[in-house]
Amino acid sequence: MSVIEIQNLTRDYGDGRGVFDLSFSVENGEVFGFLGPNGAGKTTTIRHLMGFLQPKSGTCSIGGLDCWRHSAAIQKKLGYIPGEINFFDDMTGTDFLEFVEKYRDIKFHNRKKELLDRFEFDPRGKLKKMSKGMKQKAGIVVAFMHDPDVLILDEPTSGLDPLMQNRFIELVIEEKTRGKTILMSSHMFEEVERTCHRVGIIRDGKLAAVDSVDALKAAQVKKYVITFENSQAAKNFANKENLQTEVLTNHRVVVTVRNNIQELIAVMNRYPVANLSAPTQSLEEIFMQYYGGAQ
Ligand SMILES: Nc1ncnc2c1ncn2[C@@H]1O[C@H](COP(=O)(O)OP(=O)(O)OP(=O)(O)O)[C@@H](O)[C@H]1O
Repeated sequence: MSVIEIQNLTRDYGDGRGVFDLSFSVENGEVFGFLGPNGAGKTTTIRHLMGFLQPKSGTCSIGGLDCWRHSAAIQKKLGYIPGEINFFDDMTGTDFLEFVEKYRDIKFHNRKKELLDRFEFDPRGKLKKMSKGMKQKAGIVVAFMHDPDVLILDEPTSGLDPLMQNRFIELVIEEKTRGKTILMSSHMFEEVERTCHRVGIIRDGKLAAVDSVDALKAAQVKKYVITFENSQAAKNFANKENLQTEVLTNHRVVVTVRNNIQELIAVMNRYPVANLSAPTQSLEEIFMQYYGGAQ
């Protein structure tokens, strides 16, 4: 059963910007990654789901309720992390959390405490004095503290350090196990790979693909940087072996691997290798490979 439904959503800002005839759905208990480069239309889509924008054409619904007509009811129940967090800056974090608790009619505070501990967030300072990362933590606590069944998260880890990013991923995995329905926009492939069942890729406001994470991973091309002990070895490796290579410096070669990792290991065994690294590919690089040329 679909919980989040977007059908033929269009909002044209001119010059090819906006979202165009977008349709996809997120099933009950599904974690759905919403990916795309800057300006692709992720936030615009999410703002329609939150009922902040009225569709020019098409419809959005959550739990069977139209997102525009029933925005107040939806916003009260849902967990939401906005892409850009702008709080009432004069409040302290503590005041703000209490304000939201009243709005949501939250009677028990265990979950809030657990989230504050988990993210090592001390809410006592003024929001306006908080760093981007701290505001992000406040946003996470607000989104999860009423234990919502549906969560919409717009780049939820932006501004968090790697330790906290990891804690966030663990939280999403727990919520996934508990059957929550989550739509999460992201630039981070690792975050999506570890948490999502399916992924929708948006490009220029249009849905380029919807696929399972496994299918996306299978199509991923990996690049390794090999540092050799001497330049002659690097040269021989790059010129003589039947692998897709590119020389970076005298000693370093990049090799592109599809399904032939065993072959690479066997070849490397014959060379004096000083170091091997696998630079993380940006999500954009991965889907440029995945959808190469298919504009
Ligand atoms: N109110 C607006 N008026 C005009 N253009 C807009 C408006 N809001 C967004 N846009 C444009 O629509 C496009 C999609 O923007 P959107 O914020 O949805 O992208 P995004 O995928 O969330 O990007 P990012 O990852 O950078 O947050 C961009 O080109 C943006 O400049």
